[in-house]
Amino acid sequence: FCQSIIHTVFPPELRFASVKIFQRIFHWASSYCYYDITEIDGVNTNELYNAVQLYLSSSASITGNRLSLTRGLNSSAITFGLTNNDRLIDTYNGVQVIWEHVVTQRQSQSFSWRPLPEEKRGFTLRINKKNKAVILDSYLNFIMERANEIRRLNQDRLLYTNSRGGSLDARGHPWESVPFKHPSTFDTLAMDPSKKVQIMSDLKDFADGQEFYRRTGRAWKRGYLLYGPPGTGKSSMIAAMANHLGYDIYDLELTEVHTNSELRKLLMKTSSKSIIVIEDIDCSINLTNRKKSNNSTSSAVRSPEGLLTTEMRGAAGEESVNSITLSGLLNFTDGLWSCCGSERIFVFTTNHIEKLDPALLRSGRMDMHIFMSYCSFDSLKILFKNYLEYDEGDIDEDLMEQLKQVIDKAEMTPADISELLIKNRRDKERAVWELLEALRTRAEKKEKGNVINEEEQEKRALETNGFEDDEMFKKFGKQEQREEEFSDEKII
Ligand SMILES: Nc1ncnc2c1ncn2[C@@H]1O[C@H](COP(=O)(O)OP(=O)(O)OP(=O)(O)O)[C@@H](O)[C@H]1O
Ligand SMILES: [Mg+2]
Repeated sequence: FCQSIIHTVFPPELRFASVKIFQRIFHWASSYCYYDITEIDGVNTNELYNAVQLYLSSSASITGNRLSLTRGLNSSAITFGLTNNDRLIDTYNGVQVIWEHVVTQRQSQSFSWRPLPEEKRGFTLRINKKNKAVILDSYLNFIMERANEIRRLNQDRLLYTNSRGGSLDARGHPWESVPFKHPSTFDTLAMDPSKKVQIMSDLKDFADGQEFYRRTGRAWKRGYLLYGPPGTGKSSMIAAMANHLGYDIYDLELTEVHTNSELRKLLMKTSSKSIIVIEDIDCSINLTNRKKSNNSTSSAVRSPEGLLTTEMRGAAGEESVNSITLSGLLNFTDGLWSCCGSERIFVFTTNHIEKLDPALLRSGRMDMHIFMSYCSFDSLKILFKNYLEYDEGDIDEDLMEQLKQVIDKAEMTPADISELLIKNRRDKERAVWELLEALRTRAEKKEKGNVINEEEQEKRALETNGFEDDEMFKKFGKQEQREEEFSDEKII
């Protein structure tokens, strides 16, 4: 109204100045002050916007009259939110504040480094001037804390992936996310119970250790290396960790990342209370190149820059060389940048720990090395409970004894045993008997394989007059045995 009066009364050259003066008078006379919290702050996503949205979605469900309801793809929860340009009253410490969700169309851009969303979204907080000091600091901190809590309590964890490489989406995120629904828990995980207790208490110490990490001057992060043959539960363990702690997972696909700085950017965009995973780390990085560069570099540990180069074969079969270096990866896990957030867990998995560089394995980077072994007798009992709902004592003692005798010799993975049990889960007795049969056959094959290997080694030793390195024979024998194992697994 005032603006239209100004337009008619004042000549064009005075209009701008008069609008400014009127605005000042209005703000001075008004008993309220206003704060805008925009979704995108310059080029980055505004964390406070997300927190306010989450916080209001919990109170909006109770008090709002007109709400927008959303349910994400695959999500189990319905989220309440303010509709466009709608308001909500919130009370904090007896003080009333008003939130408004403001959505406006963005003017079309002639040129931009990256596309921005078509809508400009933001929240406006209106508070009484006299409550300004009381409310601002503590209320906004309270909102941030509440939002974190809601996120943690919310059963839907998020699984992030960097399938676009390091490039950003319209909202400035390099990560894409989906709800994380893996049902694996420490209860369902088949492994040595004492190891399980050790890992769980380590995780608990970590999660409760804010004061400890602050006092000792250590970054609040921890690294776990999970290693062992395929199908022994490494990925299941990561899911169990995330479910146990209520953390999100960032699954980092190293082959999609091209440079160290891209890697750093990805790290900067991860949130606190999260698990950053690199699966099959030995496969993500070409270790053969390391040897080449090794020759040209005097010390591997002192000057690791350029030691590792990741090679990626393009769809056309061309080779494009990625420039992620071991140094980049080491800094990712333990450099200054790794501390840009807090309460973060790094988990690397591999089938071949011997292929990894010792610098990567040292404490501070990988604090705990967890060997995921073939199925043991204790693990088998957990699988029986999971798949057949058998408790201890439900299976005949004699049968259990026979299983116990053969399980370690058979070297079968929990994944293989699970498959057998799933197949026969409607006929539980048959499931156990078939498993015993399979374990026996497998143990026999292993034993035979070992005898053949030993005979072969002796024969070769005679042929080479014992000059050849014993280790070479062991390796050779083992390799053949591995190949046999794989072909065997396919048959099962
Ligand atoms: N220790 C285990 N406890 C319970 N289930 C397991 C375990 N190990 C394997 N499984 C079952 O086998 C399947 C494959 O396991 P998982 O993907 O965790 O193996 P992995 O060690 O990550 O294998 P890879 O090295 O090939 O990635 C899972 O779906 C899970 O059901
Ligand atoms: Mg896996």
